[in-house]
Amino acid sequence: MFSLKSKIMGLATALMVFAALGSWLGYRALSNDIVERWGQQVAEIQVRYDSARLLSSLEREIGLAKQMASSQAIIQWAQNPEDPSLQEQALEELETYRTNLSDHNYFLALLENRHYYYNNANNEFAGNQFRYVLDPDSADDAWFFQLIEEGRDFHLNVNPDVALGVTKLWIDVLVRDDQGNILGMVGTGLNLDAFLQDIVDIGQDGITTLFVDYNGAIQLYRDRNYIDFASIIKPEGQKNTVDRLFDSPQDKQRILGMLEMLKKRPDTAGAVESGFVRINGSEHLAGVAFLPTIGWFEITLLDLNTLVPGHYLWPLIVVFLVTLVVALGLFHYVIQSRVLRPIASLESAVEQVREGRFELPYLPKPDNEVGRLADHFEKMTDRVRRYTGELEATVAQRTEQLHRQARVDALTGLKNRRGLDEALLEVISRAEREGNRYGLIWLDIDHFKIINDDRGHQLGDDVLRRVATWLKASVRPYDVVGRWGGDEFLVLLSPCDPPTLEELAERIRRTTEVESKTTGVGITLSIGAYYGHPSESIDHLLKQADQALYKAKQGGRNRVVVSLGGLETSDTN
Ligand SMILES: Nc1nc2c(ncn2[C@@H]2O[C@H](COP(=O)(O)OP(=O)(O)OP(=O)(O)O)[C@@H](O)[C@H]2O)c(=O)[nH]1
Repeated sequence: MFSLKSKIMGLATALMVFAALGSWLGYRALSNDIVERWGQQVAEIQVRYDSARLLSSLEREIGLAKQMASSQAIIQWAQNPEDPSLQEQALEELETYRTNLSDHNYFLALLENRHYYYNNANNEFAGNQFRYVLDPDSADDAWFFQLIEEGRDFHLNVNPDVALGVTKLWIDVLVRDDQGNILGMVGTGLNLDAFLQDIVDIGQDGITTLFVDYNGAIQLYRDRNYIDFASIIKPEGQKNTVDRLFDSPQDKQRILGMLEMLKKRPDTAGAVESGFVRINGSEHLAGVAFLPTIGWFEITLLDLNTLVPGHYLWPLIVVFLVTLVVALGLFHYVIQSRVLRPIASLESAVEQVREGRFELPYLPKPDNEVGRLADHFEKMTDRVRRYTGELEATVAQRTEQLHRQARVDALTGLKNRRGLDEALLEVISRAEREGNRYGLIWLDIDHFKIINDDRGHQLGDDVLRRVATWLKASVRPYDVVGRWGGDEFLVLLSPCDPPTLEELAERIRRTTEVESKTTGVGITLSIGAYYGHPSESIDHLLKQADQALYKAKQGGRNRVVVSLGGLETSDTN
């Protein structure tokens, strides 16, 4: 069984943990909401920022590439590739562009003879810009034929140039004549490493930027292994699409869904979609924007574990634990001092009262139900203690009364027969102890029956009461006087000697005779007295006195017969 204290503390802890759990869940829901709103805004800002950076880097290059494509010198040469003067003019113009392009390189591919021209920042191929002939059967050259086939006027392509030994972000622009017929392709390549460093390796912890093409194939990403090089020539399904980054199929679907949605929306320029995704087990917020100028998507991934690390919660947890401990401590203190300790004191007080000990120890009385209960109990105990005391006193009084009544003759107030028996035992044992002798006087009213019969029972009672009074008056204070029954009385004299015994018996007889005459009812007494030995039994003693009385009656009444144990004296009136 658990104590009240452990139950209360257990319940309090459970309630606090329950409340804390509720608060925690509420906090989590709220903080997730805040993080989501905040993250969406950050993602949108980041997407716009990154897009702007990319576009600002590219726009000038794209503009120059488009100018090259519309250059009359180049168009004319593309129409007549074999014309050396047109070639000279065109290459001259291309060289002018090379100095203006940021990576100082260009390429020109002519459709008619599939000749590919190139010069780089080092002017390595000056006078020797013709590099090779594009081969429709070569995988390395497939990009050219694919773009021509698709007729896409502008295209960005991340592609290694095996022949030149470089990997670049290529800006490809179709060269067309006035009728729109495709004549070739011109463009420039940007150093991918420098570009990646500038745009996607921004070194912001927890923020990853990547660019994917119209089909979701990764084009710019800090991890080169994910970049879908030469994406243009790969069939669908073999491309390194962005969904490869995400853990769950749902996230993959969602991101691809976002791309589709942004493509369809008429206001896609500047629109941003965002949502939570998991990458390598950690939660990210992804923001996606479409860049119509280049036909790519920009995706920003915010790593929430890095941006909002778990240890941010530690102070909160510490505050919670400290609050919990302090709250439990306070609760324990209050419950202990205001409920449990008073109850424990009350319990031991109740136990004490149950055992009949009414003197209560100090009972703490807090200002609450327990305090009032202790107060009531204290008052109740006090009342019970008083009542019990009064009851005990009454019982003792009554017992004493009964005790006395059992030994006192109701009519005369003298000892009755039981009282006389006790007195006899006491006298005998004292005599034995002290070696004293004692005397026993047995007396009987002469012809008492006649008084009763002639003058009434009431008067008989009066006579009995008067005899009692005279007897008391005749003996010493320490002598015992009792009514044996009817009209017979006993007097015990201890210590005693024969002359005293005789003298007292005679005094009794005479007093009664003389005094009774003054009452109008004269009476006489017959008295037998016996001088007892310490070793004699009560029966023997009474028998001896009775015999002496009998002799006094026989002797004519109104006389005293004293037996000294063998010797006998008689006294007449
Ligand atoms: N009024 C009254 N009478 C009592 C009481 N107790 C006994 N008696 C009467 O006392 C009388 C005692 O008579 P006995 O002792 O037998 O004879 P007696 O008349 O005294 O004659 P002797 O003893 O032979 O002198 C009886 O009539 C009893 O009824 C009592 O308490 N009150």
